[in-house]
Amino acid sequence: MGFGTVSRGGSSRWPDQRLCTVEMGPPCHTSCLSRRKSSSSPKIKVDLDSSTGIAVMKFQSPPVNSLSLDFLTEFCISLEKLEMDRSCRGVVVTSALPKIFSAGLDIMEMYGKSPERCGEFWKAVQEMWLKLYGSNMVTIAAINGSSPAGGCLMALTCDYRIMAENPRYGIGLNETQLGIVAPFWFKDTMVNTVGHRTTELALELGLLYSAPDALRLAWWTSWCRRTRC
Ligand SMILES: CCCCCCCCCCCC/C=C/CC(=O)SCCNC(=O)CCNC(=O)[C@H](O)C(C)(C)COP(=O)(O)OP(=O)(O)OC[C@H]1O[C@@H](n2cnc3c(N)ncnc32)[C@H](O)[C@@H]1OP(=O)(O)O
Repeated sequence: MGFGTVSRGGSSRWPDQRLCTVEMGPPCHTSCLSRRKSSSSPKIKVDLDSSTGIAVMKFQSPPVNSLSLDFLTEFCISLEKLEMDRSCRGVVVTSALPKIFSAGLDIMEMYGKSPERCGEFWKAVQEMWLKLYGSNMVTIAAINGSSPAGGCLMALTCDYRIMAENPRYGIGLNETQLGIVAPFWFKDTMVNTVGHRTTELALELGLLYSAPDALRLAWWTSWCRRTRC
């Protein structure tokens, strides 16, 4: 499947290159509650605070938030709903599971499935990328756990990234280590963030980075010391 032109931003909801302050804690006051809209699908929970215009999308698909067809479909529907809500200006994607942001594409979707199912799955992966990359909202990945391969793609597709520091958490396009080649648009998304040379090295070796190493290579907008964002 080819790609059309992707518009990125371009609406008044997009603050050009400004850093975002993201309130990720519980509501500060009970009066805030009335301005919160929540929705939950089996694999993704969304909380939108209309007073700030910030939505938090939490992945809750144990054991590892793998990107299955169901997960990707729910993700696209949730993002579309937020996109249509004019009170929503930004969305934070993060994980409700301990230690894992997302394990990437669901391996079981790529094994022993019919060509039709494979096509549907691959289209959903591309759809996720197109919707996230082309979003008019400010998109932020709060990476509170490991994020290999497709999980890393999702984070790289956001406008900003914040990662929790924990030596056990790694992020990167490590497909080479798995004996597969990262699709060219995975690679391009990484090039956009960290440049050609770093991407070349990272993909050749299938590297997974810790938060401080990734920060050094300009992956991040920010990082935090708390293990849970
Ligand atoms: C064929 C379809 C498409 C056709 C056209 C396209 C053709 C091109 C295809 C090429 C695709 C190229 C792109 C690939 C991008 C990807 O994302 S590939 C997936 C890469 N991800 C991984 O390899 C992650 C592997 N997992 C881990 O490293 C670890 O599990 C973890 C660090 C995420 C977590 O570690 P830990 O906490 O120790 O948990 P585990 O015990 O390892 O795992 C728990 C549980 O989860 C299962 N699991 C892990 N990862 C995945 C996954 N990606 N998909 C599905 N399931 C996963 C793991 O098996 C365990 O299950 P059990 O408890 O044993 O049942």
